[in-house]
Amino acid sequence: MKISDAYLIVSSPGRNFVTLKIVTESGIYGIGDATLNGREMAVVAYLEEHVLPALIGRDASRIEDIWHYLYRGAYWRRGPVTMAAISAVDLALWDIKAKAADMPLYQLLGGKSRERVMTYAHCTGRDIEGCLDEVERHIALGYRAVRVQAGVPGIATIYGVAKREGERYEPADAELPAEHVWSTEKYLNHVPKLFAAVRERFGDDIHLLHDVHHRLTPIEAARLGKAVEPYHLFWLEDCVPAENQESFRLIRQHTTTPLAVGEVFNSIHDYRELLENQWIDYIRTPLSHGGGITHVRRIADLAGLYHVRTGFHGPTDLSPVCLGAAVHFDTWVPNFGIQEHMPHTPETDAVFPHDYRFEDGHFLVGETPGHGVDIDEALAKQYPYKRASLPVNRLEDGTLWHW
Ligand SMILES: O=C(O)[C@H](O)[C@@H](O)[C@H](O)[C@H](O)CO
Ligand SMILES: [Mg+2]
Repeated sequence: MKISDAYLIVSSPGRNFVTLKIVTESGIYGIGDATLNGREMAVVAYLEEHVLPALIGRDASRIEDIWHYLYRGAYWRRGPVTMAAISAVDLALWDIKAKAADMPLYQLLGGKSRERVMTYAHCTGRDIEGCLDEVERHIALGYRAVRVQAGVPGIATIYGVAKREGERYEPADAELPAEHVWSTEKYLNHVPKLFAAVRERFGDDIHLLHDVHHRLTPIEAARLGKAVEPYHLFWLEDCVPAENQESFRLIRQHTTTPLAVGEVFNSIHDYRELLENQWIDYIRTPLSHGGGITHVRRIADLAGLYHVRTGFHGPTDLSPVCLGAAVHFDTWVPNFGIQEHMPHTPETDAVFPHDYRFEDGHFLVGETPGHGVDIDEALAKQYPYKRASLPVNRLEDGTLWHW
């Protein structure tokens, strides 16, 4: 099964996506997601200049060998751009292998470990009341788990909260980075009130999640984890920047609130101390950033040794290709926890026909051979790329802070 062609489709049906198509001499093709939000064209250059020409003529069935060729062979290992490029190739090759075997991808991975995949939705409000309304709406849609984020009095724009009620939240919202202002003190005083209100109105059964988006120091994260313990969160996500894995030792000493980390990680090495010391509870790296199925399943296996489960990143800036492959992975992986779900726009869904289904708060995997997601190339061409950037964040005195 020699690779005869490999090319990218860059399209912006509401937001930018980079999609890789690998075609084999047999006519079977595979699709991979190469989207790195706000840095899309860096991955395009990496793939077009350094990867795609080297794929032509290779045997598409040698997924493992091609992975190491791209990882070890580059000499410059790891990093989000390199790993997003490798991920796209890997996802496309697994798609090809499953199509050639005439099997849905989850079968090739080892078959079903569960019937359906629990998801969590984003509930955001300008204030606590607005957020509670969103929780009510999502419970009515069938969700068993919701991530709650609300505006904080005294902070004008806050991460994860849509600019206007009822609108979608979009991180890459300007051509050049917008500037936000952040106050840790105001935030820390407010968040426990939000969770108290949610539990009081909706009771104990709904799973509650929260994303701190890397904004605290370890001791502040420890304080927040303790403060929300009475509301028994499913997880507290990215409570500190995680380059220094050792930070989690301190947080863990102080709180039983479960911790999720890793949407910006791209390698098993980013996790090693966190897992071996049992400092975290959920891994977040998506298939399209963590080296594809070949590498992320190694991370999931290592995590499993320490009772750590998966909770893959699933915002709208990962394409339906990544989400579709994730639904197969989630259906198979023994230590599954939850899958993030931010619904794509109808324009995006039309560009990427797919067979995964959402029902009653869960994803159901499809039976189409491969990962079950395709791209309508003619339609994709109607949505040209537009530069879009994630914001930056400053403290009230102007210091550039973590976003
Ligand atoms: O947990 C999440 O879903 C994330 O934090 C996203 O909202 C990211 O900010 C976004 O994917 C950046 O591109
Ligand atoms: Mg996050």
